[in-house]
Formats: sequence, C-alpha cells, structure tokens
Amino acid sequence: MTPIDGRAIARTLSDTTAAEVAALAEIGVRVGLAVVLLGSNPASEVYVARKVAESARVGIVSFEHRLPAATDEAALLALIDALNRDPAVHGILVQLPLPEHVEASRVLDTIAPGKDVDGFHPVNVGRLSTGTGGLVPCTPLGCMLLLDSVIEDYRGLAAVVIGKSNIVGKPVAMLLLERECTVTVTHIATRGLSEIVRTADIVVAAAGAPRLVQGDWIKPGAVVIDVGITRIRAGDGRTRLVGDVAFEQLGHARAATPVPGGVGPMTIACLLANTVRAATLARQ
Ligand SMILES: Nc1nc2c(c(=O)[nH]1)N[C@@H](CN(C=O)c1ccc(C(=O)N[C@@H](CCC(=O)O)C(=O)O)cc1)CN2
Repeated sequence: MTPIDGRAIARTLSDTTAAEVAALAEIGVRVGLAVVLLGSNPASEVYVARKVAESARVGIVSFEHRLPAATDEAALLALIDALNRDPAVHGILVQLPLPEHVEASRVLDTIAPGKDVDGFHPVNVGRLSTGTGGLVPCTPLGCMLLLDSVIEDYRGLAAVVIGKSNIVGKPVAMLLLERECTVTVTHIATRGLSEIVRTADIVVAAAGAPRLVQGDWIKPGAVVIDVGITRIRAGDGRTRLVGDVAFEQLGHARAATPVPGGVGPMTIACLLANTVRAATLARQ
C-alpha cells in the first residue's frame, strides 16, 4: 500500500498558489482573505492561526476578525455585509463550528457567493451539483487532489462515501459523480455498511467515527481517503489524532491517506487556492 502524503501535496499546491498570488500582484491585485472567528474554541483557534500563517507564506493579505463568543448574530451579519462590500477582500471565511446562539446557515448564506471561499453558500452548492463551476468546499476539493495523485481514469469506478455532511460527504459525492464514478453515499445508520464498502474501488470515510472502517472492509487494490480527525485520549494519558479508518490494517489497499498528514493539510492549501480563484473570477 502506498501512503498518500497530504503534507507534500499540500505544499506543492501552496507553492503554485504563491506563484499565482505573485502574478496577480504584478498587475496590481493584492489578494485578500478575511478570517472570522467567534469565541475561543481551542481547535478553531489553531486552525485560524494556521490559515493566517499560511496566507502570509503565500503572500495573501489576511484580515482577522476575532469576536467574543457572545457576539450576536446581527453583529456578525453586519460584519459579513461590510466584508462583502470591501474590494480589498476577495475571500471570506467564517470558522466553524459557530456558537449555538448563532444560526450557521443564516451566516453562510450572507457571504457573497463570489467571496465564499469555503464553498458553503447555496449558490456554490447548486453550482457543484449541476457541474457549472463555482467555488468548491476545501476538504472535498483536497480529497479529489489526493485521489488525482494515484488515479488517472475514474470512469466507472465504484466509489463509496461514508458520511452525509454538507461540508464533506455530499460535496465529495458530487465531485466523484462528476468524474463518472458510480457513487454510493452511506452513513452511520446505513444497514450492511461493511458489505457496501467492500464493493468500492474508492472509499472516502467522513463519518467522524474513530476506526469505524476495518481492514477487512476494504477490497484489495482500493484507494482509501480518510477524512476523519478525532482527538482521543491514549492509554498513557496523552492525546492523539485518529481517523475513521484502521490505517495499519490497509496493507492490501492500493493507496491510503494517514491521519494526521493526509486530508487535513489539504483543507488549508485548498482554501488559499480558492481565494486566488475568487480574486481571479472577480476580475472577469
Ligand atoms: N469554515 C470552516 N470551518 C471548518 C473547516 C472548513 O473547511 N471551513 N474544516 C474543519 C477544520 N479545519 C479547517 O478549518 C481543519 C482541520 C484539520 C486540519 C489539519 O491540517 N489537520 C492535521 C492535524 C492537525 C492537528 O495536529 O491538530 C492533519 O490532519 O494532518 C486543517 C484544517 C472544521 N471547521
């Protein structure tokens, strides 16, 4: 089995993004990304800090908006409205999850579709499902770039997606369908899940269920993408990250992503690539 190195592929993508940012700067466009964080969820703090640091590394200007957890929805919507109208901002990202008193769908629906670098706005969701362009959510886009590193011809391959979230499961299913895979979307309540997964040439596990997928669920020669990232407490009292797949049992697979170091790093690299794409589309 070949491990798919998400860190290396993300680095290559970010290098390409940096070159595109530099080319836009040559013609007077300074690519800008607004990053909005409500509250102090420790994981969100880490991801936002990495998004800001990676933006700087590729030359994207970031505008950080850190708001108290108690910020009311109206104030957040007013900020997004201002960012929608700000010509220096090409992409807007609202870090999820949001505190419970804020209706996430209302917030995401307020972001201008052309600046929606997370690809969560209904217009971009609709464009993805009709194959008519738009900005594609970062983690699903990252999954496809990882698959592209090992698969040339997708036509007719059986793909099984585990997980039906709006952020990963549904969009990745659309992207696989676009490549003419035969796609089955399953989830934690699917009956006979292991038998269905055993039919797959491509498995995308995005259920958020640590080590759900065992080695004997995987057909020999299949490619496995593990989107799950759960922090668990190990026997020694320390914490570690585990995926949805028992990676060490995948000797008979063709290729698979580890956790950490697989899909995760692609999410931020794709965010930066989407921001450049938004800046480019805004000029057309
Ligand atoms: N607005 C958004 N919110 C959230 C998204 C998103 O795409 N848009 N995704 C996740 C969190 N996320 C980015 O925001 C993210 C998750 C994981 C990683 C990553 O690189 N993981 C590493 C391990 C990192 C660690 O050590 O903790 C890996 O898998 O190797 C990057 C970004 C939810 N919110």
